Amino acid sequence: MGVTAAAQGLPAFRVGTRGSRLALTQTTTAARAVAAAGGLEPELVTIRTEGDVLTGPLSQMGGTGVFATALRAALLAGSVDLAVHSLKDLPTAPVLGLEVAAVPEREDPRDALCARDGLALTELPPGSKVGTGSPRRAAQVRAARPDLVIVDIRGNVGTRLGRVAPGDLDAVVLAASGLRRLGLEDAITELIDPSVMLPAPGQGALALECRTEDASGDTPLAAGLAAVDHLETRLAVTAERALLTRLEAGCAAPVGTLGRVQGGEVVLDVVVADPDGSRLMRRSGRTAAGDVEAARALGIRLGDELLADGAGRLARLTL
Ligand SMILES: NCc1[nH]cc(CCC(=O)O)c1CC(=O)O
Repeated sequence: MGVTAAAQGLPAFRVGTRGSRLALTQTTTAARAVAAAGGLEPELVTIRTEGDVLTGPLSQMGGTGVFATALRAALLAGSVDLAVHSLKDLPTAPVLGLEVAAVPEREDPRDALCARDGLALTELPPGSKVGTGSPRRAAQVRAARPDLVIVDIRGNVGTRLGRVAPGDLDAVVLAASGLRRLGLEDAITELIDPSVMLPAPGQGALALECRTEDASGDTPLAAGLAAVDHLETRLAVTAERALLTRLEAGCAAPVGTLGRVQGGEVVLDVVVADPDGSRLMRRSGRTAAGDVEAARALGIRLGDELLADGAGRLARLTL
C-alpha cells in the first residue's frame, strides 16, 4: 500500500493492526475506506498483542482488553495514527487521549453454527460435542440443548473451525462476521437466530480509534473517519456497550445483547446467563432513535432492571 503514497503524493497515515488473518483483513478494508474518503494513503503496522501470545483459556486471561492494549499504547506513543479493533474486544472504559472516532456499518452480528454434515443446532444428536471458549455461547447452547456436551476451545477462527472433524468436535460456534470476512461462510450450517443466541455486545462491528486531537477538525483523517461512521450501528452498539458497562461485565461474561434501529426506535434485547444455561434472564427495551445519549440511557436502564433482579452476580462471573 505504501508505494503509491509517494507516487501520488497523498499524505500517509499509519494504521495499527493485530497480526491475525482476521485482523489484517478487517483492518485493510477499514483503512482503505477511510483513506479513499479522506484522500490518504494507509500504511499498515502489525502489532503483537498479549492476546496473540498467550495460549491459556481466554476466559482466564487477566480480564478485558488483551487484544486492544498494545494497539492503544501504539496510538498514545504516536507510532500509529489509527487502530482498527473488533468492537467486541474493546474494553468499555474510556482511555484519556483516545477516541472511537468511527464505527462503520456493522456486518451480520449473529453467531454461526459450523457443524458436521450440514447440521443445525436442533439436529445435532444427543451427546454431540460443541466447541466454544465463550461462556456466553456455552450458556445459550446449554439452554437450547442441555443434552449436548460443551468443549472449551480457543485459537484463531481457522484453528477452531479445523476442530470440526471425525473423532474431535461435531460443531463449533463462531461469529458469522469473522467467518464472512475471511471468506469462510461456506462452513456455516446455521445462522443462529438471536431469539436462541444473542451475540456479544458489539459483535460484527469495528471500532476505529484515534487520538482525540485527530478525531475532529479540518484534516483528511477526520474527514475520512466521519465519512465511514454509520449512525444506526453507532446507536445500536452504544446501547449494547452501556448495558455491559452497567453490569460491570467483561468480554468473557455470559451476557448477550443485540441493539438495532427499527421503525425510528433503538431496540435492545439482552440475556444474562447462568454459565450452566439453567437460568437465562431476558430483558428488552426501546427508545426513540435520536442521539447516542438516548441509546446509552436505554442500555443503562435495562442494566439497572437486570441488576435489580439479581443479574450482577451472574454478569461478573467469568467462567
Ligand atoms: N473473540 C474473538 C473475535 N473477536 C472478533 C471476532 C470476529 C467477530 C466480530 O467482528 O465481532 C472474533 C471471532 C469470533 O468471535 O468468532
